[in-house]
Amino acid sequence: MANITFSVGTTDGVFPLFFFGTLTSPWVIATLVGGAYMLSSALSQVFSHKYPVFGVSSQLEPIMVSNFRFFRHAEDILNEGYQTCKDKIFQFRRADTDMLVLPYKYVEDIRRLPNSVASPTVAHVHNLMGSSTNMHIILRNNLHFRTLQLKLTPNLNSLTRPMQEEVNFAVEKELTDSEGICNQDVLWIVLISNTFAIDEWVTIKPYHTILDFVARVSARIFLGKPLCRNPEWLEVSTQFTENVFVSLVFLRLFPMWTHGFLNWFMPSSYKGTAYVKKAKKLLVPEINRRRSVEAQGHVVPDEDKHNLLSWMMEIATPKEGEASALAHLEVVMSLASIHTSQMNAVHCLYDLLAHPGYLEPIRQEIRAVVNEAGPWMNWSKAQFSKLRRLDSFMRESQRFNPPTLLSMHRVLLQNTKLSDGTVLAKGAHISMPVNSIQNDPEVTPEPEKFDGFRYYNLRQGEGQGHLHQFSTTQDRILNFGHGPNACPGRFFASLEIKIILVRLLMDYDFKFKHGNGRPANLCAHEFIFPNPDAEILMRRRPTSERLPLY
Ligand code: HEM
Repeated sequence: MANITFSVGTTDGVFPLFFFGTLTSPWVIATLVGGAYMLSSALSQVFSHKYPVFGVSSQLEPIMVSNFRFFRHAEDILNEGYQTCKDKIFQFRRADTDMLVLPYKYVEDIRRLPNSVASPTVAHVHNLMGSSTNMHIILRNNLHFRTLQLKLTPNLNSLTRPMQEEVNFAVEKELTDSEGICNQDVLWIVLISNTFAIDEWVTIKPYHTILDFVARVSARIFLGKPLCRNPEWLEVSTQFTENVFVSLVFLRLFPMWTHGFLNWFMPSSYKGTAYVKKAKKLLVPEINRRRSVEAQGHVVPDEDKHNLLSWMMEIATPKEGEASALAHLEVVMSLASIHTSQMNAVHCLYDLLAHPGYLEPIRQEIRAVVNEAGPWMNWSKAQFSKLRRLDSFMRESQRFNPPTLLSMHRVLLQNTKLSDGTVLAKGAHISMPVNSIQNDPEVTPEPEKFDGFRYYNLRQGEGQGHLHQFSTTQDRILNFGHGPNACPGRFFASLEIKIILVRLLMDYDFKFKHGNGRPANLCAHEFIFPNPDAEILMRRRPTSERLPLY
């Protein structure tokens, strides 16, 4: 290999400045680059140490190492920081930012800050690597947020029936034929009998089965019929998110400046972009069709009016209403809604199997509503609100398995003074350690105990009936955030999960395979996922015990 010579020209010819003998050029370059990286990493650590740092072994540790430790051990690092600092701010190092983690005494401060001072959207885009994952569109405006708050949530009552219809359709489609069921014996039974096959125990992967249910129900509400049953849309709405998370989990391992380059080599990045294009190809003609029906003064069918897409079209300003931007937003909404709700429902199912004593009281509660209100398809949103035990179980399951260990992310757009005089610098990325807070014995007594009816019992207290619900945010229960920026889809999520679980729990029995216990969750960075490959057994219940539908 060639020796390296740095030289300057002189009147005498070439004058060698350095001669590295046997050193080869790649080694020298690597050493220089590595040295510069270590030095800048160490300097940035020294200068950014205003708050105690957790998850680093020494001040001089390269960021990449601390970052990888957070990727593997986020929960331990955040718990250690929270328990050590409790009432004070601490930080941890990620390759993309030094994240400040605030104690819950600041929740009120944060919820009151206007978005022009502390932006949740900038923080979400940063956290989800928006420019590499097509999520940056939400920076353009808040149409997605407004549509959920002003249209979807107030209309939940009229959306209940379409959601139930879609669950019925999913049961027919997914659980009474071979699709979605990973057992060859079932396929065989279906082929010979063409009838309900799962009166015997069959194997399912709940992650996939429930993902399919949630995607179908969400699509019905996001797009209306018949587009909601379009297989291409169902693929886009589920696979876009999966690819975003693959990109995100991978990119987060490396410094920001490498992302543009790494993007070129990540199939998940190409796929994510391809799904956005596919969504535009499907939805732009539909948006134009709906606009032209209206422009021509034709009667718009209800199905075309009462869905998220039409509501977005209705309330968008002319600048916001460009068809391809609306299509892109629909994909982003799918990311915000489908996997979050699906994961919650899967965790509930696993927790019910792990704590089977809760199942019968929950079924009793469902039967009581049937006795009072009649068959399932007579139910409105109010009937689902009566399922207080199920609601409590969902909240406890979420406490044990939050989708993320951090919430209330904000990026500060200016220096910000908190109520006790603490000043946070412009540009800081702040968040709340939601999991550590809700597992603090001062917040949740005996936090290590899974008490499925914990919140049900709390709601029995005087004046507490409307509190402690799955969708209620509180200053120390932050899985949906808290305040004006709290998740605008949480009421929809609560109803959707209940509708799916009621039908599944009444019509099917479930059990772990071969005496297996609850499948362990998968953790990457601050995210927690149910194991996507875990299998359980499922069997249809006798007709007399199933939910009367009509
Ligand atoms: C169990 C399910 C869900 C969980 C745990 C969840 C959690 C969250 C959290 C923690 C936030 C951030 C709040 C903050 O910044 O303080 C958020 C924001 C949001 N969520 Fe949800 N969510 C869920 C379901 C949904 C659903 C079903 C939808 C849509 C129908 C939705 C749409 C959104 C949107 C649009 C935002 C705001 C993004 C922005 O600020 O631009 N979420 N959600």
